[in-house]
Amino acid sequence: MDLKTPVLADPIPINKSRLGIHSSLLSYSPPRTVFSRGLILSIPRKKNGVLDDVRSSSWLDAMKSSSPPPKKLAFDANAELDSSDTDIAYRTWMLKYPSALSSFEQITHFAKGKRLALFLDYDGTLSPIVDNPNCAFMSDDMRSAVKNVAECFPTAIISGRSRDKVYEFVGLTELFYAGSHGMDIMSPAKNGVLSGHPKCIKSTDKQGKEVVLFQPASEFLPMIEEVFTSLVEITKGINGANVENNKFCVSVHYRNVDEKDWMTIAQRVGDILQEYPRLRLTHGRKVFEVRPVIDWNKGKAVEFLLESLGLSGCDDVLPIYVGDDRTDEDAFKVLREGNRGYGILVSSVPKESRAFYSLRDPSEVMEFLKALVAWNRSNLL
Ligand SMILES: O=P(O)(O)OC[C@H]1O[C@H](O[C@H]2O[C@H](CO)[C@@H](O)[C@H](O)[C@H]2O)[C@H](O)[C@@H](O)[C@@H]1O
Repeated sequence: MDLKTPVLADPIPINKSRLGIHSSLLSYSPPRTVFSRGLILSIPRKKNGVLDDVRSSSWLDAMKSSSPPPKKLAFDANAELDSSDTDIAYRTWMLKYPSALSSFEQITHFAKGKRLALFLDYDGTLSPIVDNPNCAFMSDDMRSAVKNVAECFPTAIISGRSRDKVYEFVGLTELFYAGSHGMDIMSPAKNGVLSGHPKCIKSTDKQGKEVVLFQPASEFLPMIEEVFTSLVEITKGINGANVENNKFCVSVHYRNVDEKDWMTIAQRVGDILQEYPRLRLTHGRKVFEVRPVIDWNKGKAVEFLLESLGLSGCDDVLPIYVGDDRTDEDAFKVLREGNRGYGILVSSVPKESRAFYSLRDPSEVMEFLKALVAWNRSNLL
Protein backbone atom coordinates (compact mmCIF):
# COMPACT_ATOMS: atom_id res chain seq x y z
CA MET A 1 0.00 0.00 0.00
CA ASP A 2 1.16 3.46 -0.82
CA LEU A 3 0.94 5.67 2.26
CA LYS A 4 0.24 8.97 0.58
CA THR A 5 0.31 10.98 3.75
CA PRO A 6 -0.67 14.58 3.17
CA VAL A 7 1.50 17.44 4.32
CA LEU A 8 2.69 17.02 7.88
CA ALA A 9 1.39 19.46 10.42
CA ASP A 10 4.79 19.99 12.03
CA PRO A 11 7.89 21.94 11.06
CA ILE A 12 9.86 18.95 9.70
CA PRO A 13 10.99 19.85 6.17
CA ILE A 14 8.86 17.95 3.71
CA ASN A 15 10.71 15.53 1.53
CA LYS A 16 9.88 15.89 -2.15
CA SER A 17 9.49 12.13 -2.51
CA ARG A 18 6.75 10.40 -4.45
CA LEU A 19 4.86 9.67 -1.26
CA GLY A 20 5.07 13.14 0.14
CA ILE A 21 6.18 11.78 3.50
CA HIS A 22 9.24 13.06 5.28
CA SER A 23 12.07 10.58 4.68
CA SER A 24 12.34 9.81 8.38
CA LEU A 25 8.82 8.43 8.25
CA LEU A 26 9.50 6.16 5.32
CA SER A 27 12.45 4.09 6.39
CA TYR A 28 13.57 3.46 9.90
CA SER A 29 16.64 5.42 10.88
CA PRO A 30 18.16 6.24 14.26
CA PRO A 31 16.96 9.60 15.53
CA ARG A 32 19.15 12.53 14.62
CA THR A 33 18.08 14.54 17.61
CA VAL A 34 20.39 14.32 20.59
CA PHE A 35 18.48 13.98 23.85
CA SER A 36 19.86 14.51 27.32
CA ARG A 37 21.36 11.45 28.95
CA GLY A 38 18.80 9.23 30.58
CA LEU A 39 15.93 10.23 28.33
CA ILE A 40 16.47 7.60 25.67
CA LEU A 41 15.54 4.09 26.69
CA SER A 42 18.08 1.76 25.22
CA ILE A 43 18.57 -1.92 25.77
CA PRO A 44 21.77 -3.77 24.87
CA ARG A 45 20.78 -6.15 22.12
CA LYS A 46 22.48 -8.49 19.71
CA LYS A 47 21.49 -8.59 16.07
CA ASN A 48 19.31 -11.67 16.62
CA GLY A 49 17.24 -9.78 19.15
CA VAL A 50 18.59 -11.68 22.15
CA LEU A 51 19.92 -9.51 24.91
CA ASP A 52 23.61 -9.49 25.77
CA ASP A 53 24.86 -11.73 28.53
CA VAL A 54 22.80 -11.18 31.62
CA ARG A 55 25.91 -10.76 33.76
CA SER A 56 27.14 -7.74 31.84
CA SER A 57 26.79 -4.27 33.38
CA SER A 58 24.81 -3.13 30.32
CA TRP A 59 21.97 -5.29 31.63
CA LEU A 60 21.82 -3.33 34.83
CA ASP A 61 21.68 -0.06 32.86
CA ALA A 62 18.90 -1.51 30.72
CA MET A 63 17.02 -2.60 33.83
CA LYS A 64 17.22 0.89 35.25
CA SER A 65 15.92 2.54 32.11
CA SER A 66 13.36 -0.09 31.13
CA SER A 67 10.27 1.85 32.19
CA PRO A 68 9.88 5.60 32.52
CA PRO A 69 9.42 6.82 36.08
CA PRO A 70 5.96 8.08 36.95
CA LYS A 71 5.66 11.67 35.75
CA LYS A 72 5.23 13.00 39.29
CA LEU A 73 8.61 11.64 40.38
CA ALA A 74 10.41 12.78 37.28
CA PHE A 75 9.18 16.30 37.89
CA ASP A 76 9.21 16.50 41.69
CA ALA A 77 12.60 15.02 42.34
CA ASN A 78 14.50 17.63 40.40
CA ALA A 79 14.59 21.36 39.96
CA GLU A 80 12.26 23.26 37.63
CA LEU A 81 14.98 23.39 35.02
CA ASP A 82 14.91 19.59 34.69
CA SER A 83 11.19 19.51 34.01
CA SER A 84 11.45 22.13 31.28
CA ASP A 85 14.42 20.22 29.81
CA THR A 86 12.25 17.14 29.78
CA ASP A 87 9.45 19.06 28.08
CA ILE A 88 11.75 20.45 25.41
CA ALA A 89 13.20 17.01 24.77
CA TYR A 90 9.69 15.56 24.45
CA ARG A 91 8.52 18.30 22.09
CA THR A 92 11.64 17.90 19.97
CA TRP A 93 11.05 14.17 19.84
CA MET A 94 7.46 14.78 18.73
CA LEU A 95 8.74 16.43 15.58
CA LYS A 96 9.74 12.96 14.53
CA TYR A 97 6.78 11.17 16.11
CA PRO A 98 3.89 13.66 15.87
CA SER A 99 0.89 13.26 18.11
CA ALA A 100 -1.79 11.06 16.53
CA LEU A 101 -4.33 13.45 18.05
CA SER A 102 -2.97 16.64 16.54
CA SER A 103 -2.35 14.72 13.28
CA PHE A 104 -5.84 13.22 13.37
CA GLU A 105 -7.05 15.10 10.28
CA GLN A 106 -4.01 13.94 8.39
CA ILE A 107 -4.61 10.33 9.43
CA THR A 108 -8.29 10.38 8.50
CA HIS A 109 -7.57 12.18 5.26
CA PHE A 110 -5.44 9.23 4.30
CA ALA A 111 -7.92 6.72 5.75
CA LYS A 112 -10.83 8.05 3.68
CA GLY A 113 -12.33 5.28 1.55
CA LYS A 114 -10.15 2.66 3.23
CA ARG A 115 -11.02 -0.22 5.50
CA LEU A 116 -9.38 0.28 8.87
CA ALA A 117 -8.11 -2.55 11.07
CA LEU A 118 -7.09 -1.76 14.60
CA PHE A 119 -4.48 -3.53 16.73
CA LEU A 120 -4.09 -2.58 20.36
CA ASP A 121 -1.53 -3.57 22.94
CA TYR A 122 -2.88 -3.92 26.50
CA ASP A 123 -0.49 -2.90 29.33
CA GLY A 124 0.62 0.70 29.12
CA THR A 125 -1.75 1.26 26.16
CA LEU A 126 -5.26 0.44 27.35
CA SER A 127 -4.38 0.34 31.03
CA PRO A 128 -1.84 2.44 32.90
CA ILE A 129 1.32 0.78 34.20
CA VAL A 130 0.82 -0.17 37.85
CA ASP A 131 3.02 -1.91 40.42
CA ASN A 132 0.91 -5.04 40.68
CA PRO A 133 0.43 -6.80 37.32
CA ASN A 134 -2.76 -8.43 38.63
CA CYS A 135 -4.31 -5.01 39.15
CA ALA A 136 -3.74 -3.55 35.68
CA PHE A 137 -7.46 -2.95 35.18
CA MET A 138 -8.78 -0.89 32.32
CA SER A 139 -11.33 1.78 33.11
CA ASP A 140 -14.98 1.39 32.14
CA ASP A 141 -14.59 4.42 29.87
CA MET A 142 -11.72 2.75 28.07
CA ARG A 143 -13.72 -0.47 27.78
CA SER A 144 -16.60 1.32 26.16
CA ALA A 145 -14.21 3.19 23.82
CA VAL A 146 -12.74 -0.16 22.72
CA LYS A 147 -16.21 -1.68 22.37
CA ASN A 148 -17.36 1.22 20.19
CA VAL A 149 -14.29 1.15 17.99
CA ALA A 150 -14.64 -2.63 17.55
CA GLU A 151 -18.17 -2.06 16.26
CA CYS A 152 -16.71 0.14 13.51
CA PHE A 153 -13.53 -1.75 12.55
CA PRO A 154 -12.04 -5.23 13.04
CA THR A 155 -10.13 -4.86 16.31
CA ALA A 156 -7.56 -7.10 17.98
CA ILE A 157 -5.75 -6.92 21.30
CA ILE A 158 -2.19 -8.18 21.05
CA SER A 159 -0.52 -8.64 24.41
CA GLY A 160 2.39 -10.30 26.15
CA ARG A 161 -0.07 -11.55 28.74
CA SER A 162 -1.81 -14.90 28.55
CA ARG A 163 -4.86 -14.65 26.34
CA ASP A 164 -7.13 -15.67 29.22
CA LYS A 165 -5.76 -12.94 31.46
CA VAL A 166 -6.11 -10.19 28.90
CA TYR A 167 -9.64 -11.42 28.08
CA GLU A 168 -10.44 -11.30 31.81
CA PHE A 169 -9.28 -7.65 31.92
CA VAL A 170 -11.01 -6.53 28.72
CA GLY A 171 -14.13 -8.72 28.81
CA LEU A 172 -15.39 -7.86 25.32
CA THR A 173 -16.55 -10.71 23.10
CA GLU A 174 -16.38 -8.86 19.81
CA LEU A 175 -12.58 -8.64 19.61
CA PHE A 176 -9.74 -10.82 18.38
CA TYR A 177 -7.33 -11.66 21.20
CA ALA A 178 -3.69 -12.55 20.72
CA GLY A 179 -1.94 -13.47 23.98
CA SER A 180 1.68 -14.53 24.66
CA HIS A 181 3.06 -11.89 22.26
CA GLY A 182 0.86 -13.16 19.43
CA MET A 183 1.51 -16.89 20.03
CA ASP A 184 -2.07 -17.57 21.10
CA ILE A 185 -4.64 -16.08 18.74
CA MET A 186 -8.39 -16.43 19.19
CA SER A 187 -11.12 -15.19 16.89
CA PRO A 188 -14.40 -13.88 18.28
CA ALA A 189 -16.99 -16.59 18.93
CA LYS A 190 -19.37 -15.35 16.26
CA ASN A 191 -16.68 -14.61 13.69
CA GLY A 192 -15.44 -17.69 11.86
CA VAL A 193 -12.53 -16.10 9.98
CA LEU A 194 -9.88 -18.46 11.38
CA SER A 195 -11.95 -21.62 10.82
CA GLY A 196 -10.58 -22.34 7.34
CA HIS A 197 -6.93 -21.98 8.37
CA PRO A 198 -5.12 -25.36 8.22
CA LYS A 199 -3.17 -24.75 11.43
CA CYS A 200 -6.08 -23.54 13.52
CA ILE A 201 -7.83 -25.67 16.10
CA LYS A 202 -11.32 -25.54 17.53
CA SER A 203 -11.69 -25.15 21.25
CA THR A 204 -14.05 -23.72 23.83
CA ASP A 205 -13.58 -20.55 25.82
CA LYS A 206 -14.18 -20.15 29.55
CA GLN A 207 -17.89 -19.60 28.94
CA GLY A 208 -18.04 -22.87 27.00
CA LYS A 209 -18.48 -21.13 23.65
CA GLU A 210 -16.75 -22.53 20.59
CA VAL A 211 -13.68 -20.54 19.53
CA VAL A 212 -10.96 -20.98 16.93
CA LEU A 213 -7.34 -20.80 18.02
CA PHE A 214 -3.98 -20.40 16.32
CA GLN A 215 -1.07 -21.43 18.56
CA PRO A 216 2.23 -21.64 16.68
CA ALA A 217 4.24 -22.43 19.84
CA SER A 218 2.02 -25.17 21.25
CA GLU A 219 4.88 -27.71 21.43
CA PHE A 220 6.60 -25.42 23.97
CA LEU A 221 3.84 -25.68 26.53
CA PRO A 222 5.51 -28.36 28.75
CA MET A 223 8.85 -26.52 28.59
CA ILE A 224 7.23 -23.22 29.57
CA GLU A 225 5.46 -24.91 32.50
CA GLU A 226 8.79 -26.35 33.62
CA VAL A 227 10.74 -23.11 33.33
CA PHE A 228 7.92 -21.25 35.11
CA THR A 229 8.24 -23.62 38.10
CA SER A 230 12.03 -23.16 38.17
CA LEU A 231 11.75 -19.37 37.94
CA VAL A 232 9.24 -19.26 40.80
CA GLU A 233 11.62 -21.39 42.84
CA ILE A 234 14.79 -19.34 42.23
CA THR A 235 13.10 -15.99 42.82
CA LYS A 236 11.41 -17.05 46.06
CA GLY A 237 14.03 -15.42 48.27
CA ILE A 238 13.98 -12.11 46.37
CA ASN A 239 11.59 -9.68 47.97
CA GLY A 240 9.13 -8.19 45.48
CA ALA A 241 9.96 -10.57 42.61
CA ASN A 242 6.90 -11.86 40.80
CA VAL A 243 6.76 -14.58 38.16
CA GLU A 244 3.75 -14.56 35.84
CA ASN A 245 2.71 -17.52 33.71
CA ASN A 246 1.63 -16.16 30.34
CA LYS A 247 0.98 -19.64 28.85
CA PHE A 248 3.55 -19.62 26.01
CA CYS A 249 5.80 -17.09 27.75
CA VAL A 250 6.83 -16.28 31.30
CA SER A 251 7.34 -12.82 32.78
CA VAL A 252 9.70 -12.20 35.67
CA HIS A 253 8.80 -8.84 37.18
CA TYR A 254 11.36 -6.83 39.14
CA ARG A 255 9.41 -3.54 39.41
CA ASN A 256 8.91 -4.10 43.15
CA VAL A 257 12.38 -5.53 43.81
CA ASP A 258 14.91 -3.34 45.59
CA GLU A 259 17.47 -2.05 43.09
CA LYS A 260 20.31 -3.65 45.06
CA ASP A 261 18.84 -7.07 44.18
CA TRP A 262 18.38 -6.45 40.46
CA MET A 263 21.69 -8.03 39.49
CA THR A 264 20.84 -11.08 41.59
CA ILE A 265 17.50 -11.59 39.90
CA ALA A 266 19.03 -11.05 36.44
CA GLN A 267 21.77 -13.57 37.20
CA ARG A 268 19.38 -16.20 38.52
CA VAL A 269 17.08 -15.86 35.53
CA GLY A 270 20.11 -16.02 33.22
CA ASP A 271 21.37 -19.16 34.95
CA ILE A 272 18.04 -20.94 34.45
CA LEU A 273 17.87 -19.86 30.81
CA GLN A 274 21.30 -21.45 30.18
CA GLU A 275 19.54 -24.79 30.51
CA TYR A 276 16.98 -23.91 27.84
CA PRO A 277 18.61 -23.12 24.51
CA ARG A 278 15.18 -23.15 22.83
CA LEU A 279 13.97 -20.32 25.00
CA ARG A 280 15.13 -16.72 24.86
CA LEU A 281 15.10 -13.80 27.17
CA THR A 282 13.93 -10.32 26.25
CA HIS A 283 13.34 -7.23 28.31
CA GLY A 284 10.16 -5.22 28.76
CA ARG A 285 9.07 -2.58 31.25
CA LYS A 286 10.75 -3.68 34.49
CA VAL A 287 10.18 -7.26 33.39
CA PHE A 288 12.19 -10.11 31.85
CA GLU A 289 10.23 -12.06 29.30
CA VAL A 290 11.06 -15.69 28.58
CA ARG A 291 9.73 -17.00 25.31
CA PRO A 292 10.23 -19.73 22.70
CA VAL A 293 12.83 -19.24 19.99
CA ILE A 294 10.41 -19.32 17.09
CA ASP A 295 9.98 -16.90 14.24
CA TRP A 296 6.82 -15.40 15.67
CA ASN A 297 6.10 -12.09 17.33
CA LYS A 298 3.47 -9.34 17.46
CA GLY A 299 4.36 -8.30 13.90
CA LYS A 300 3.73 -11.83 12.61
CA ALA A 301 0.45 -11.88 14.51
CA VAL A 302 -0.63 -8.67 12.76
CA GLU A 303 0.23 -10.18 9.37
CA PHE A 304 -1.61 -13.39 10.26
CA LEU A 305 -4.73 -11.53 11.35
CA LEU A 306 -4.75 -9.27 8.31
CA GLU A 307 -4.45 -12.30 6.07
CA SER A 308 -7.17 -14.22 7.93
CA LEU A 309 -9.48 -11.22 7.68
CA GLY A 310 -8.86 -10.99 3.94
CA LEU A 311 -7.23 -7.60 4.46
CA SER A 312 -3.74 -8.49 3.32
CA GLY A 313 -2.22 -7.05 0.15
CA CYS A 314 -5.19 -4.71 -0.45
CA ASP A 315 -4.54 -1.08 -1.27
CA ASP A 316 -7.76 -0.01 0.38
CA VAL A 317 -6.82 -1.29 3.86
CA LEU A 318 -5.24 0.81 6.59
CA PRO A 319 -4.00 -1.09 9.65
CA ILE A 320 -3.24 0.97 12.75
CA TYR A 321 -1.27 -0.48 15.65
CA VAL A 322 -1.08 1.25 19.03
CA GLY A 323 1.46 0.06 21.60
CA ASP A 324 3.96 1.19 24.20
CA ASP A 325 6.50 -1.56 24.56
CA ARG A 326 9.62 -2.91 22.90
CA THR A 327 7.70 -5.97 21.68
CA ASP A 328 5.27 -3.68 19.82
CA GLU A 329 8.17 -2.55 17.66
CA ASP A 330 7.89 -5.82 15.68
CA ALA A 331 4.38 -4.76 14.65
CA PHE A 332 5.43 -1.17 13.93
CA LYS A 333 8.18 -2.58 11.73
CA VAL A 334 5.76 -4.73 9.72
CA LEU A 335 3.49 -1.74 9.08
CA ARG A 336 6.33 0.67 8.30
CA GLU A 337 8.38 -1.65 6.08
CA GLY A 338 5.51 -2.56 3.85
CA ASN A 339 4.24 1.05 3.89
CA ARG A 340 1.08 -0.67 4.99
CA GLY A 341 -0.20 1.39 7.86
CA TYR A 342 0.55 3.42 10.92
CA GLY A 343 2.24 2.47 14.15
CA ILE A 344 1.44 4.71 17.10
CA LEU A 345 3.83 4.63 20.04
CA VAL A 346 2.42 5.35 23.49
CA SER A 347 5.14 7.05 25.47
CA SER A 348 5.56 9.96 27.84
CA VAL A 349 9.31 10.04 27.26
CA PRO A 350 11.35 10.22 24.04
CA LYS A 351 12.05 6.73 22.74
CA GLU A 352 13.51 5.42 19.52
CA SER A 353 10.76 3.69 17.57
CA ARG A 354 9.54 2.45 14.23
CA ALA A 355 6.14 4.01 14.85
CA PHE A 356 4.88 6.93 12.73
CA TYR A 357 2.95 8.77 15.43
CA SER A 358 2.81 9.02 19.20
CA LEU A 359 0.33 9.33 22.04
CA ARG A 360 1.41 10.30 25.53
CA ASP A 361 -0.53 7.81 27.68
CA PRO A 362 -3.65 5.58 27.82
CA SER A 363 -5.92 8.60 28.30
CA GLU A 364 -4.75 9.94 24.93
CA VAL A 365 -5.25 6.46 23.45
CA MET A 366 -8.88 6.61 24.62
CA GLU A 367 -9.31 10.05 23.05
CA PHE A 368 -7.89 8.72 19.81
CA LEU A 369 -10.28 5.72 19.81
CA LYS A 370 -13.23 7.99 20.47
CA ALA A 371 -12.13 10.29 17.66
CA LEU A 372 -11.98 7.31 15.26
CA VAL A 373 -15.54 6.33 16.20
CA ALA A 374 -16.82 9.89 15.74
CA TRP A 375 -15.04 10.14 12.39
CA ASN A 376 -16.53 6.83 11.23
CA ARG A 377 -20.03 7.95 12.28
CA SER A 378 -19.66 11.25 10.44
CA ASN A 379 -18.70 9.30 7.31
CA LEU A 380 -21.90 7.30 7.51
CA LEU A 381 -24.12 10.38 7.56
O1 LIG B 1 2.18 -6.66 25.57
P1 LIG B 1 1.62 -6.02 26.81
O2 LIG B 1 0.13 -6.13 26.92
O3 LIG B 1 2.09 -4.60 26.97
O4 LIG B 1 2.25 -6.88 28.00
C1 LIG B 1 3.60 -6.73 28.38
C2 LIG B 1 3.77 -7.10 29.84
O5 LIG B 1 2.77 -6.33 30.52
C3 LIG B 1 2.59 -6.57 31.91
O6 LIG B 1 3.68 -6.02 32.62
C4 LIG B 1 3.75 -4.60 32.54
O7 LIG B 1 2.56 -4.03 33.14
C5 LIG B 1 2.41 -4.29 34.57
C6 LIG B 1 1.09 -3.71 35.00
O8 LIG B 1 0.99 -2.35 34.72
C7 LIG B 1 3.61 -3.70 35.31
O9 LIG B 1 3.49 -3.98 36.72
C8 LIG B 1 4.90 -4.32 34.76
O10 LIG B 1 6.03 -3.74 35.38
C9 LIG B 1 5.00 -4.11 33.25
O11 LIG B 1 6.13 -4.79 32.71
C10 LIG B 1 2.42 -8.05 32.18
O12 LIG B 1 2.31 -8.26 33.57
C11 LIG B 1 3.53 -8.86 31.56
O13 LIG B 1 3.31 -10.23 31.77
C12 LIG B 1 3.54 -8.59 30.07
O14 LIG B 1 4.58 -9.34 29.45
